[in-house]
Amino acid sequence: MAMKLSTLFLSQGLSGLNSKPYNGRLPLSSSYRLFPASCKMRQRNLSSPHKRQQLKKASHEPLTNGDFDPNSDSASTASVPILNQESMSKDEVPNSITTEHDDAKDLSDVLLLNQARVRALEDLEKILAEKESLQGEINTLEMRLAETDARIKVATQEKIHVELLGDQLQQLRNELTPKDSGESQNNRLNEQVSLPHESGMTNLTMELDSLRSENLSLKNDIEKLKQELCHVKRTDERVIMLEDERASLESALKDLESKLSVSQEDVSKLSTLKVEYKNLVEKVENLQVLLDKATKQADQAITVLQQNQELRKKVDKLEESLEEVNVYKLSSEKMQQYNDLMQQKIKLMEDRLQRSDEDIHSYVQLYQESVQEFQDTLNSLKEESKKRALDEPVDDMPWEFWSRLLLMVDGWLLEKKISTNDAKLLREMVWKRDGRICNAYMACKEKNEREALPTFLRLTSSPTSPGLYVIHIAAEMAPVAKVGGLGDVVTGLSKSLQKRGHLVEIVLPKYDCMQYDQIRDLRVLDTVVESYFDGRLYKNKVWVGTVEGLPVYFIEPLHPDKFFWRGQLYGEHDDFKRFSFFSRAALELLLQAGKKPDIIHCHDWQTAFVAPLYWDLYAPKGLNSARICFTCHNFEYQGIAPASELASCGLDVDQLNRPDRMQDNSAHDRVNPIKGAVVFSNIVTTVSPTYAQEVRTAEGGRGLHSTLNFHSKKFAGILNGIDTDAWNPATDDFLKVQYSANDLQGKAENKEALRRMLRLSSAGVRKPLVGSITRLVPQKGVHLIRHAIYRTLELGGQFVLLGSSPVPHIQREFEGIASQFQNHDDIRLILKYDESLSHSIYSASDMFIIPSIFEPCGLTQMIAMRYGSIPIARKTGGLHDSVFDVDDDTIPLRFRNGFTFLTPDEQGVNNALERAFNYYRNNPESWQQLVQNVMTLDFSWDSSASLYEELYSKAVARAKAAGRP
Ligand SMILES: Nc1ncnc2c1ncn2[C@@H]1O[C@H](COP(=O)(O)OP(=O)(O)O)[C@@H](O)[C@H]1O
Repeated sequence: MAMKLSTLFLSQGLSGLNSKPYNGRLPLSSSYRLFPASCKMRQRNLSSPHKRQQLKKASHEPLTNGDFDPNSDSASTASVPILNQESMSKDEVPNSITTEHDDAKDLSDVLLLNQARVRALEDLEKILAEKESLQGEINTLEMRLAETDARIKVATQEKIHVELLGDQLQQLRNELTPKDSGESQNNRLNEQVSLPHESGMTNLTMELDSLRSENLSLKNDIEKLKQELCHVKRTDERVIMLEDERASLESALKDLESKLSVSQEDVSKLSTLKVEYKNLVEKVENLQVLLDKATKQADQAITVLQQNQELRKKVDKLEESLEEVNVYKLSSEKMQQYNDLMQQKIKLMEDRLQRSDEDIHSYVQLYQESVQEFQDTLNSLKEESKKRALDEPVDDMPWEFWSRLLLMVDGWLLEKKISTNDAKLLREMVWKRDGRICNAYMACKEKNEREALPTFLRLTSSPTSPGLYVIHIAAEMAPVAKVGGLGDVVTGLSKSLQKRGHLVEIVLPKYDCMQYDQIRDLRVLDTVVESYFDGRLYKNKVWVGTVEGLPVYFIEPLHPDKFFWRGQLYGEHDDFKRFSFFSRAALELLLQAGKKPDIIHCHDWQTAFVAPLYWDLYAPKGLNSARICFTCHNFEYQGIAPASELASCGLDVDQLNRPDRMQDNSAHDRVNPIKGAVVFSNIVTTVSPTYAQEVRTAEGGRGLHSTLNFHSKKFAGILNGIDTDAWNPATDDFLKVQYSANDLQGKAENKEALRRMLRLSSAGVRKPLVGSITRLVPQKGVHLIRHAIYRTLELGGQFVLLGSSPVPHIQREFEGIASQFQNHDDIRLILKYDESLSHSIYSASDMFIIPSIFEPCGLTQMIAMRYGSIPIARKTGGLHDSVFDVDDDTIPLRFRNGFTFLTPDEQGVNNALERAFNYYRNNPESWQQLVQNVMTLDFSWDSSASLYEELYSKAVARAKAAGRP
């Protein structure tokens, strides 16, 4: 019976489980801990393995529909690629191009969702297991209850039986009671009958009691079971809740999927935009080709023009001879014939001249038309893109970017670095996602806060003050007319000032030996400027063109001495005459063009005449809006000449050859153009702070220290920058392979390419290559350069020198060394000026040596660093301000960038060179880190240009305050 009941209960328990079959839907929940970990039923095991398998199978089913597998460890990761492909939806910005940031957000949403699903599935499994074991326990208890019931029934029947026996006994007693005499017998009989009956009763009562107590405990158990059943009920309710949650998560997933499809549409829109952009680029390229063609035609026109001129000369000569012929004409019949012949020839020539004139005209017209066409299209493209950039908010930056910007602006306001008004304007720009503030941020990304602030503040400055009008008058400008650093500075500083919103123009001599292919739209103006020299007026042709995006005026003097028709920039016997002429002609041009610059900036002794000429002659004539800034790039070259020579350009010798004006400090009959510029300029600068200190000492000042000390208030040293657009290994077209700090493989390839090109040995990739690019003049420490060549060889490195010397004996000496190493595996000397090769050497070399005796600024160390070549430099002037020794503990680690030495002798060179070689060989990883560091240092013109800007603005403000024009 008991067995049957237990079987019955067991089957009921299982069918109870079966009555709620698992339907294959996976409940999801965000609350993962539905059951306490201490749930006691977990220990008991009455679950059916078969059922569990069924459950598992059911829970796997959705996987086959491409859903998520909670049992797989790799489930979450396995789903990632699928999500990556599809998770481009963007729920925040409908109808706009999805950003990577949104993609990442969606991706993380879906991942979270999936993780929640996995956890919910795990919980569900646990719940089901708990439910099963609970069910099992109920079954056991029900079985026990049934057994107890059966036993109670038996006991009850036995009790009834005993009671019956009791009644019969009582009856027997009653029958025996009437006979008193027989009482004792009765009692004995009673004792005999009741003894077995009494003991049976006691047993029964005890059994009954035990059954009662068992019954009670069973009741308690039943009570407990009821409570647990309640638990199960609640669990079921939770399961239902989980299912609901799962349904809602599924609908969220669907939502995300629909958003994903929207974003995919956006992506397709983006690719259409890209195609449009490509088309535009192609158009611009076509226009470029058109322009190149037109330029070629113009070149042809110029050639024809030159031929024309030659023809004209021939015609002139013929005319001269015709005149001569005319003298003899009357006396000779033959002569008459000859004359006729000549006339015919002249006619012929004139016809040809006429034709070529027409040709030129049509070429020029064609050229001008195509230039115009190009300009128009370019302008409209620029306008269009400008409009787009300014009007439309920048959509392709993540919100995080704008928020960061906003916080940055707020930070500046709170730290009192900007005014409330500026902060308000900047905040508004961020709010509108204005392209200008985005550009400003991009431009300042790698700058520190002090450098970045002026860029942002310029955005808020009033549009009524667009900037300063600066005109440079100089003898050099890179890359068209460059001998050394001066050319780089004029271009680099001008470009940077232009970028900062100033109007910058440059006036240069029109040398015959310029890099004409670097000038765009060169044309001669249909006018001449007459300027005074040596007691009369000379005509000057004025050419205009753009160089590196800067407007440049080229002055071509029509002087019989052909001042700039010499095949070189400097080094002529009449340099004083040439450049004093040019200085005056340049000011004449500004005057006649009615220009009103704020600043006229002249450079070095060649254009130092501008300062006294301006104040003595041109300000009185009306060219009086400007302050004069003079920069001396090297005090070694002062252009000293006999005082009388000053008169040629119209300056008053008596007035100027005085100790407080232009008179040279060591020769009273000579004038010093540099001294004149120091005296007559409003601002005087040189090219590094250390050099500015050095030239104020007797050893460094080259005779001008007293003048500089006297004018120290207007004298400052500003470290030059480099043109980081022109000197950029990531975009440099001269390089075989472009590269950057993050990808140095290209640098290694350039090294290999240079070795091949110069026929150097390629054995040993880790053989250090030392470079040197320099004018070979005593200032540069030529004897130390020579020593470094031999020492490098001894140390097992390679050495490449690119340089030339204006000093004949130095040039000869180096030619000797060059031929000594002509076919050497590790040494090569190239004794010429070669811009393209210089780029290759900067990129290929591991180290770069600059052992200067003095160095006003020096650009090569900065260029070398930009190309990942570690400088080995003597601590002097600008080198002292830009190269900091790797082993110098007084310098913060992040600023250390090279190897330096103080004493300009062989020992100094040896020490620095050996330390560099050891570092390179023994710490390749640190070396690579050093290379990457120096490549990211900021040597751009930005900070230096802002210092110039400051000096300019102060000078202009002072003039305004003093009521000057
Ligand atoms: N032989 C050469 N070929 C090409 N570029 C050269 C040569 N010599 C010097 N340069 C370039 O001239 C500039 C030198 O500037 P800098 O270091 O200031 O010296 P400096 O102005 O005294 O000559 C650098 O741009 C350097 O690359």
